[in-house]
Amino acid sequence: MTTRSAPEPTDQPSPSDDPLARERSHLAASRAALRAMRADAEALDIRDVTANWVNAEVLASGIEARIASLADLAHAPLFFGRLDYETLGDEDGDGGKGDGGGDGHSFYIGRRHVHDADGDPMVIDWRAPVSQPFYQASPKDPQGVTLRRRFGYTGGELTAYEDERLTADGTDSADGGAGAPPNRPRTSALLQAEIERPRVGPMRDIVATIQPEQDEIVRAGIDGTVCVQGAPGTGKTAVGLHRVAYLLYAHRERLTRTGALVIGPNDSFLRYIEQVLPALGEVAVRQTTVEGLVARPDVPVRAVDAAEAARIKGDARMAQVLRRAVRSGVRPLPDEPCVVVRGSRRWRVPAYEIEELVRELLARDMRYGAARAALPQRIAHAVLVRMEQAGEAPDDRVQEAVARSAAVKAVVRQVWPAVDPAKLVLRLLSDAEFLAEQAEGVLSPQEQRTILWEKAPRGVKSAKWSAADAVLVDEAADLVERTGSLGHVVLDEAQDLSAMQYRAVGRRCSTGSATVLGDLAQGTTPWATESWDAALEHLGKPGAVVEELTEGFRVPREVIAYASRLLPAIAPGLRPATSVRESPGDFAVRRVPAPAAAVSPAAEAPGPTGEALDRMVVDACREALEREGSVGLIAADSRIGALRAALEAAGLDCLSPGEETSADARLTLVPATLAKGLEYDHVVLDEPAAIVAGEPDERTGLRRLYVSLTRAVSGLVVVHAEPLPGALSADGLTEQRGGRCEAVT
Ligand SMILES: Nc1ncnc2c1ncn2[C@@H]1O[C@H](COP(=O)(O)OP(=O)(O)OP(=O)(O)O)[C@@H](O)[C@H]1O
Repeated sequence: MTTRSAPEPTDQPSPSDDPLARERSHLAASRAALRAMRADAEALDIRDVTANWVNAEVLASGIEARIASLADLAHAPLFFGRLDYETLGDEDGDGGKGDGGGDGHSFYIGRRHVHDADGDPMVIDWRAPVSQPFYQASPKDPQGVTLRRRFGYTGGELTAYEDERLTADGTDSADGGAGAPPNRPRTSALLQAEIERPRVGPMRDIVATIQPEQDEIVRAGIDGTVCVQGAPGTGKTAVGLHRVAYLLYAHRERLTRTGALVIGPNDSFLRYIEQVLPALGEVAVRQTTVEGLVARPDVPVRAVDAAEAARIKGDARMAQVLRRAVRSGVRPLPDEPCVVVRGSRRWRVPAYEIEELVRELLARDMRYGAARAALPQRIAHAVLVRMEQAGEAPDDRVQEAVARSAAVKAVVRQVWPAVDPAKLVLRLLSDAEFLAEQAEGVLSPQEQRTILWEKAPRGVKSAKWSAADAVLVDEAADLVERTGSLGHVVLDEAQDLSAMQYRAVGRRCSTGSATVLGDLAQGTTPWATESWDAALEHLGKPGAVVEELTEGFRVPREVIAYASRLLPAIAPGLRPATSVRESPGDFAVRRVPAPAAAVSPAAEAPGPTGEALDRMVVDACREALEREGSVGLIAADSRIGALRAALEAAGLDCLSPGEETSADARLTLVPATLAKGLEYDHVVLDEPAAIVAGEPDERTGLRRLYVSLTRAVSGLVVVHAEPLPGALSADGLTEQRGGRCEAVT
């Protein structure tokens, strides 16, 4: 591996033989070509080609999107890599006149395709098949590539490149270093610099440094479900987002029609990831939470269930109860026969025959609403048979008219009443007798009592719906009318979903095209997923392949080792993640000096120990702010008020999770319940015991702590007054009261 850097970037590329100057010259030419492509798009005149104003609107918005996608973004270099092939295809088709390419061809790999005036490629989209060897080729399997070049940029200027020769002599090839997987060019300084780079602002794309095992998931076929189990920081979210971008490229037409969706755990997380897809040129992907997915105007969520009620409402058995409840209003045998009057004649379908039709529909695997819509046609058909038997020759229009007649409608209303999903769930949760009927043999009487509302609301609008109730309404709505399926769904932090939530997501990807990402050790809901097999079953995708990512890109070695002490208690079957970061990271555990009585974890830290704890936490934040990068102060939700006041008193401004960090505002105060999926360069972790105590049971508490401990990119300082949870204070950690007490491993 060889790395070359420029002495000083210049605006004007030198025409010399210097390889870096040639690369800069190709960059300048590519940027000019991109400008020309944009100018062409802007100059398009659609007046003569559009038949009407609707076509014109559609075309104009397509062109606008294309113009936007052709912007030359200062912070996103046009290309980040180059592949030189031995020999390939036509002699004119190359994108560069590479010095490393010998007689062969070079391709520049970037975020988007750029071509010159003749239509020849200057930069190839990273998602194109020809780009794949950039991520996958290795000395063992060069895939025809002789040389892989990575480019380094400083402030938008191309300032360095690094070569990796993949062919036989191997003199320059990266061997992956000791202990590295065979495919991993671990000695790439540019790759390592990207991984180690301090974080500020929202999540960024990793398009230049996707690793082979990640690339395989990103480019997996669109049909079918991929499930990824991965320890914290192994790139699950990044992989999921790049996969969407890849699928949109490879199946643009299909997904434009059917849509792609990303589901994340909360709004702060969505704000954190929202810029990744636009940076990859994809602006039309909806990103939402499960709550957002099932939201309906008639079911405003404004209540929180007790844990046990939420657990039962999220249990898959509720689907059975709802199925029964939806059909409970069907009364196959009508009171009267159906009598249809046509002109001077009356046609009579006896009640027992209607009963047969209804029972036949009930036995079919049809949505309630579809069966209800089919019933008038069945009754009309029975009338038409009678008409034919009487010598008439009715056509389709007669059948339609009979089906829409008042007599048929009245029978349908009686035997197969319309169901309003929200009203149905409201009745189920407020009418003990109705619930008992529908839950008989499915939920115990105790479970039924637990989910019943204490006071029956007056109506749907005034009911205090919870998030779990909204999922029940969503299930009921799907029993009535099939929910539309999207083209592809990426479900992140899946481990926290209840069975009923999995079902809600599953019906939005009923075609089976889904990416499920999660970590069983980070499950912090009372119903957290215990096994991916069970989750996939609820999702309606049993037997999907479960991949595992174990290489951590976020958390430094010492920190992940410390957090992994919790694994035996929280997810005994899982392997700890490794860290690919070279810097071991800063790590310290500091204890508030004795004496003083211990602070109550739930209290807002009054008393001398509480004040001392706050002071030490503030000091740790101040120290962290002296360094480069973002700072996250993570604490039990109950401690947030006290810590905000302490920071304010110390003159330190802080942001809330999801608010964008910047060079001027780098400190975020993060309630532990919102930390999932986020990351900060330096993390100060306040009072682990309080984080554990904030959850209903110890295992969930330790999992919440595991999530909080694994948010750090460069350094972690744990500050505590209470004893550390037993699972953490394992052997190998020495503590000194009051001092800077370092972890010893
Ligand atoms: N191949 C890569 N090159 C550079 N950075 C990477 C790579 N893969 C992941 N990262 C970075 O590592 C960090 C963690 O990634 P990500 O948030 O996707 O992990 P995760 O597995 O979803 O973590 P968690 O389980 O904590 O939510 C991010 O900053 C991401 O950009």
